[in-house]
Amino acid sequence: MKDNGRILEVRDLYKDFSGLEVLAGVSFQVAQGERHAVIGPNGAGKTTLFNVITGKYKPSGGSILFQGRDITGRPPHQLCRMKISRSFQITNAFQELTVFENVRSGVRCLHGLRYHFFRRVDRDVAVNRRTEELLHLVGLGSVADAPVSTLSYGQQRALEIALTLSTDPELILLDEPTAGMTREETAEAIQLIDRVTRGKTLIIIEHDMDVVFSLADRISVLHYGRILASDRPHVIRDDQRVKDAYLGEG
Ligand SMILES: Nc1ncnc2c1ncn2[C@@H]1O[C@H](COP(=O)(O)OP(=O)(O)OP(=O)(O)O)[C@@H](O)[C@H]1O
Repeated sequence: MKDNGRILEVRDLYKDFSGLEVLAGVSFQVAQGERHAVIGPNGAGKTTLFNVITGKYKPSGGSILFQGRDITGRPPHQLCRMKISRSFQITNAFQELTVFENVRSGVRCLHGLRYHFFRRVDRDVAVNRRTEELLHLVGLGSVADAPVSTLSYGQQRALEIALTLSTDPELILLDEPTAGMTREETAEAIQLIDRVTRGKTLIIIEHDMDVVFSLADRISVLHYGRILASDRPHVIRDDQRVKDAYLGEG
């Protein structure tokens, strides 16, 4: 299944919006089990890249291979079944439902597909057990019965991560998971992401360089819709082109 240890290969990807070329030939690879950060200035095309990889938008050119299979242009629900999952903004969660109910709906979706031959009661037990496991994993066990609307900001972002994990993905894409967090919340989020992505492959878009350099095994720098450099963190840190374009001398 694996293509020389690669789980994802993006080849010469293009995307334009009514003539505005946002991705202009993006190529990079992600190895199985790697934590890969995508960094770059505002408007560089990072979220668009995620949207194309996860099927929200079709690219105008190029291809995407997941575990050696061409997934270019496939819709999100197919990619979800193939074990690719991206973070949802918390606005996608049902605010009046409890934390438990939200995560259970994601888990149920997966179990409905996988355990359709089980008796309903057995399936419900399995779904509830998995939901509890996920809530404990992300540290939300104590607020399982609270409505989402009552959670703190940090807890809402942890719920986002639980929802992303609810489909049991192999490849996890997180878009700025620490945006808007305090220093303490960010430090906790780094530990959480580290813990929950063990044994999986992670691609993360992040502006906070503490998060990037704490988590990433490799970093790709997106600049004007192209990959300026893709390498290990210490190489990226010393790359003069990257310093000029994004990191600065600091
Ligand atoms: N659906 C869309 N329609 C038109 N233009 C879009 C659309 N989505 C993104 N863009 C444009 O594409 C460019 C890149 O946006 P994108 O959100 O991918 O950048 P980014 O690197 O994620 O930026 P940031 O770091 O600020 O989140 C921007 O100029 C944006 O306005």
